[in-house]
Order: sequence, then structure tokens, then C-alpha cells
Amino acid sequence: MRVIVALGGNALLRRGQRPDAETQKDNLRHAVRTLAALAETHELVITHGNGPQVGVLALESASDPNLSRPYPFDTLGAQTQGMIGYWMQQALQNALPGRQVLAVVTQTLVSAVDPAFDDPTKFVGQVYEEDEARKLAAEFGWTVKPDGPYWRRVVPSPAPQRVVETRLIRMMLREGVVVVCAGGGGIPVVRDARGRLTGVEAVIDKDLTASMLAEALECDAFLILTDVPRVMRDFGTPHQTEIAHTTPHELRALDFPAGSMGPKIEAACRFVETTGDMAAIGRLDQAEAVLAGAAGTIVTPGGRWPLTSTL
Ligand SMILES: Nc1ncnc2c1ncn2[C@@H]1O[C@H](COP(=O)(O)OP(=O)(O)O)[C@@H](O)[C@H]1O
Ligand SMILES: NC(=O)OP(=O)(O)O
Repeated sequence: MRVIVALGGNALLRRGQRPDAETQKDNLRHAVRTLAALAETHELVITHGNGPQVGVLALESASDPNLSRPYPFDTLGAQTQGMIGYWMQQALQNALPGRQVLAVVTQTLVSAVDPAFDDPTKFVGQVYEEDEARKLAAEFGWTVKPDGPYWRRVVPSPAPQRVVETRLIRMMLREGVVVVCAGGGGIPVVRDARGRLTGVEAVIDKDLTASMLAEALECDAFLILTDVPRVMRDFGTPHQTEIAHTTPHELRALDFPAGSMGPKIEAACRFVETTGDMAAIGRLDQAEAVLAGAAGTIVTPGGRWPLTSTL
């Protein structure tokens, strides 16, 4: 099977940890054990988030007295792809001796007139108390919004339309390469009337890009791996219940928070609705069981998995 994995932020940085390089590399060394096991038997594409990391780089850039203006978010997104991609490539190579692993810098097309540019929603960087967030917003010209009990910087998050390098990723997969790509949802770019690409100030949602890429690459399964074992009904209430097997229709009838589970549900539903294949949301350390339908929330057109005996 061809499998695409969207790796959640917790694989890199757990709540409360400082974003030091060694901490994230150490977390990844554990995370790639499960991914390496998937790569033993499947073609594997890995995407990852960059919200905390792009926030660190943006803050550094905004505070650098040598710069006349901070680096824009397309450039910061590229930096995170290089940095996280390098960590993942090395950790995977060490876990998969004999296999070719490649992390690539990739761009994601968005629309220049996407309404998201006028309504920033993507949380980046660390959380702050409200007073401090408002002070930083005034100092650096940020937009800040509440994220649970805290406040955080937000930037525009336009809808992904296509990964520019899709054909090259497909070529690498055919050669047996484990590909890390579309990190942070991809570097946001627009194409002008003459076909030229230019970066724009945004951070794309990695789960939505992964969903679109999964379809473009004709993946058989789309795994969204995070820190909860399953999607829950009535999450956070005393009567929350786990959803094991479901359909896009059932999920779309429920409400999920925009800043966390919402984009994952939308990404999973879109892939299943468009392709008729399987998407799943579950814990990173249960990835193999999730793919087998024994763990996680499995989303299929008919709510069953495996679908056929050809798997
Ligand atoms: N209905 C729900 N079921 C399960 N988890 C949920 C639900 N609603 C919100 N969440 C939250 O979503 C989080 C996962 O989203 P997020 O933190 O954005 O993941 P990641 O950074 O791994 O991509 C979980 O840790 C959980 O707190
Ligand atoms: N770009 C992105 O979706 O990153 P996070 O998953 O870290 O928010």
C-alpha cells in the first residue's frame, strides 16, 4: 500500500517542553520507530507540522537588530522544512539502514484572493497570558487570539490547492524512497499570470495539505497521527466516548474545535469523500494498529475497515 502520514506537533514537542533542538531530535528518535515499521512494508510519505517552530523563528527574526524587517512567513516556513526535515531524515535513516530517505523543500499553491488572508486563524509559537500577548502584538504588529485559557499569535492560513512538486514526489516513491515533504503544510506560494511563483505571508494547515497530497499521490491510506487514541464524542465532558469506526457523513454531523481536531476531521473527511479510501486519526505509537483498523478512529465510506481482502 501507499501510505501518507501527517505527523502532529506532539511528535516533536510535548506540552510544557522548551523548543530546544536536542529535545525535538530526541522526541523524533522515538517517533520514527513506528514510522520505520510502516516503511518496512509500505510506500511511505511523511508530512509534519511547524506551528511551534515557525513561531520561534519568527520571534527571533522580529527581535534581530540587524534586520530592517523580519523574515516573511514563506521564508520561515522553508527554514522549518529544512530544520525539521533534516532531523526526520537523519532519525529515519538511522532507523532504516539500507533504505533511501529524503526530506525535500516543497511549495504549496494557494489563491492570492483567499479570504483567509483577511482573517488570521493559524496559531504559531508559544502560548502567553493575555496581557503579555497584547503587549507583544503592539510591539511587533502581531494579531493574537485566545487559544483555550491562553493567547497566541495567529497568521493567515489559506486553503492548499496543490503541492508544486507533486510529480517529483511520485517519482521518488516509485524508486522506493521514504519521502518527507510538505512540512508545515508547504511553503505558501501564488502563481502569477506568467506562471511565476512568489511566496506569501501565511502558514498552511498541514492536515489539509496532507489530505490533498494523499489524493494527488493516489495513496491508499491517510493516517493523521497525534496524541489522542481516538476522536471522541462530547470531548472534555464526563460522558465523552471514543469513536472507533465511522463515516464522513457521521463526523460532519458533529462539532470539533477549529484550532485542533477540526482541521483533522475536515482533512480525513475530504480524502475519504473524494477517493473512497481510508483515513484514520490516532496515536503515533499505535500507527501500525491504526492502519490495520485495530486502533484509532477509522473513517471509510461505509464505516468498515479493512475494505477488501486485497489489502
Ligand atoms: N473531539 C475530540 N476528540 C479528541 N481530541 C480532541 C477533540 N477535540 C479536541 N481535541 C484535542 O485535539 C488535540 C489534537 O490536536 P492538535 O493538538 O492540534 O494535534 P497535533 O499538534 O498533534 O497535530 C488533542 O490533544 C485533544 O486535546
Ligand atoms: N502548519 C501546521 O499545520 O503546523 P501545526 O500542525 O504544528 O499547527
